[in-house]
Amino acid sequence: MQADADTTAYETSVPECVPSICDAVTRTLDGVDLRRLAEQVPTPFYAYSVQAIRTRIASLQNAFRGLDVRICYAVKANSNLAILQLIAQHGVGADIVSHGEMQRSLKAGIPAERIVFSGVGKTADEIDTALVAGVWRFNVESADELHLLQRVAQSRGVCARAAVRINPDVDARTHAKISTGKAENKFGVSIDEARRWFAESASLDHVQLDGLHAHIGSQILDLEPFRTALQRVEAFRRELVEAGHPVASVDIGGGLGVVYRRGIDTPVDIADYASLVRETFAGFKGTLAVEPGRWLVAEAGVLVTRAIRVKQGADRHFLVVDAAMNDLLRPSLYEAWHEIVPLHGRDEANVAYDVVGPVCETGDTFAQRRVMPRCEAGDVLMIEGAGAYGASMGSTYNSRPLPPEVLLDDGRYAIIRRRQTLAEMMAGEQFPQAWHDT
Ligand SMILES: Cc1ncc(COP(=O)(O)O)c(C=O)c1O
Ligand SMILES: N[C@@H](CCCC[NH3+])C(=O)O
Repeated sequence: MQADADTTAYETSVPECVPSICDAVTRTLDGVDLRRLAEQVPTPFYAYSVQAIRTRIASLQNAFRGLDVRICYAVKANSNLAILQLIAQHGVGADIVSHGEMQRSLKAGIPAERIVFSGVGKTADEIDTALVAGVWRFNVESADELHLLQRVAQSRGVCARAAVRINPDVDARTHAKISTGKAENKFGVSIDEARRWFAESASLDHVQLDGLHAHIGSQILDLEPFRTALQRVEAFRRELVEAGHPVASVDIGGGLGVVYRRGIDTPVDIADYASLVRETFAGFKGTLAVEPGRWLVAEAGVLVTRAIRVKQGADRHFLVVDAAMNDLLRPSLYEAWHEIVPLHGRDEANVAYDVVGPVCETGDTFAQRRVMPRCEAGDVLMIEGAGAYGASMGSTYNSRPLPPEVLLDDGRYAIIRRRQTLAEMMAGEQFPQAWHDT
């Protein structure tokens, strides 16, 4: 294959000055040589740096030091039990959106009293099991859910702690599919509606409605939307207190963005974010909660893949790798950028590749016309920024088993999910045993 002489029309290569999470010379992540790892673990696989996650947790805890704040990790970002255990070991709680996420969190050692339950579609069964488990709070997203919570709590003879999820109608300036705080989004309720809930809360004798919650979206790279949303929440809190409704907790959600495109993405500085929270809620004497997902784990993880072949198209060089959209959906779903770094270490000329997987969809594309050193079959590459919403959004589409996940810590590795077997993938399916009339 010819190297492209002029790549200016193509996607730019990674600026040299911006370091990768993986050491550029040794190709190690958390002291583990990824190429050697790829000889021991079948590709594609996810690898996560314990050190990187610990550093993020510590940064967040430091930024909020002195405040009464509970960090509740958004489990959906990466729900592997080992990741949740790491989270639990640092005293971090969980933000869950399903019974499954609750079970995982409890199993990993996150105490129920550090769990908040969000989501627009909680069922009666989910509410019931969460009440029995004793979760800290329900972030309630509709009047119907509020009344369901009352009924379920009544039937259990308990009182449920609840916060109303406010939809502050703020544009988070992120991808439309992951924006959650605009009036047209399905999440939360307007301040007008929340005001009515508090006015009528005395009639709900099995719900203690004394919390506020807001989460305006994900991968937010700008402090201003947070400022606007939090100011609206705080103004409403003051109004409630004046009206005689004490507010014990304010949960400010997650949403902090990370670097996917090195040298281009400029995330909010965590100290600035914490200062904003301190200033906005300076007059609040209750408990704050924050629900970061992506920020804690995204940049700690890579998807390691191997080139299957190089294919020459009519006007494209296709680099076909063994990872696919079922393993990492973000590029297909959001046209998300992820850095792709060949780890072969050879001094090769640059080529503009369409990096594609084996799945039978044109959307199974990780990058188009991405400029990178020439690769050949068998080369190992890493796809960066894969620690959040990677494995947790995986599927078995095209009957591809779920990939392994590996934890890296100071030169050693541990398998935290082995590759799914074909038998496991087909488990639960059966040929019709009997036909039933409804
Ligand atoms: C209610 C809630 N909290 C927290 C999060 C975590 O978001 P992020 O991973 O962007 O921090 C989400 C997902 O956007 C969410 O829906
Ligand atoms: N899955 C999304 C984030 C969704 C956030 C959940 N509310 C992503 O990969 O960016």
